[in-house]
Amino acid sequence: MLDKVLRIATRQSPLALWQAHYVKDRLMACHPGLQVELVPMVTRGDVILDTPLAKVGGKGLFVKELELALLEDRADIAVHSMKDVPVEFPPGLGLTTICERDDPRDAFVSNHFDSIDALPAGSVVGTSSLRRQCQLAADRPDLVIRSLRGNVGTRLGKLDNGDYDAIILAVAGLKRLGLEDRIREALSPEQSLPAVGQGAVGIECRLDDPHTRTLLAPLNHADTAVRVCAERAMNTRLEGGCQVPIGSYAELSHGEIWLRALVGAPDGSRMVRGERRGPAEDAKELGISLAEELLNNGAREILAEVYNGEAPE
Ligand SMILES: NCc1[nH]cc(CCC(=O)O)c1CC(=O)O
Repeated sequence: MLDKVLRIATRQSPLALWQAHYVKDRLMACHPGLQVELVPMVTRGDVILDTPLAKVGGKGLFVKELELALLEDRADIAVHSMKDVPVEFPPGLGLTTICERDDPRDAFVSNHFDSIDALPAGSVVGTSSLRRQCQLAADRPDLVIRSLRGNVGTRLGKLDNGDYDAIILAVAGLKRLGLEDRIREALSPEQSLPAVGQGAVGIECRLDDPHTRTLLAPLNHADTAVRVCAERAMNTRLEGGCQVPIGSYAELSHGEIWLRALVGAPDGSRMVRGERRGPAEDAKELGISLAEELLNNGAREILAEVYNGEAPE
């Protein structure tokens, strides 16, 4: 069975390529003799660069082309940042494997200031993530938050040009690209609750491909999978797309999950928070019940405003 080449569909951003190579190296280490090849692709998300993601149809833009390659048997697996994976999969495809999570926190990056607290009033901070924007604006309404898109390198370039006083990125992405020294301050979950799945790499494949699924099995990290399951269940129950600031972050210790979540208005003027603790086996139920609590505590109204009255029940 090892004579068959395993093909990885990947985007071509440096971060996506790092993740694809990471999975390739791990697969080859687990299965000596296995041949693995990268199938680089361009997605619509890579082409539409100037418009905030929330306005052009969201994160799905980055995965559709990869999924088509799987369905048409031009590739066997697709590697994703879990943060960018939509809640639903096309029939026949599924996310079978979640690798061990890296640092899930957001990072404060600046050439002149050591921390958010050190920013003077009126400083310009770049981020296009509504979740980051909402939490930053709630904490520091005196800052000016401006949109910032492009891959990690492009964003750092815009900071270095002087377009911004500081920007917020993910710690994990900077580490993967060898840019950890750009981090001035890693933001605690209290300061900036991470996005669903942030810091974890997931692998999607055809569900009716037992050969590939067997090869992937040793890459699955059970603790990470439980945490991301709770986070995603919360997000799925909210029916929160990427037009709403949503944070969802689970920790796991001695078999017990601690799930925290928030839903906010983009300008930070309102924020609904909640948390749940419970056994790992109940990851999904914890996520769902926390989402319901948030909906009843004001998240329903926030979602309704963003989606013109079509809020979840
Ligand atoms: N939205 C782009 C994206 N998708 C995943 C990461 C970082 C790595 C990760 O969270 O796994 C990033 C960059 C960023 O947010 O700074």
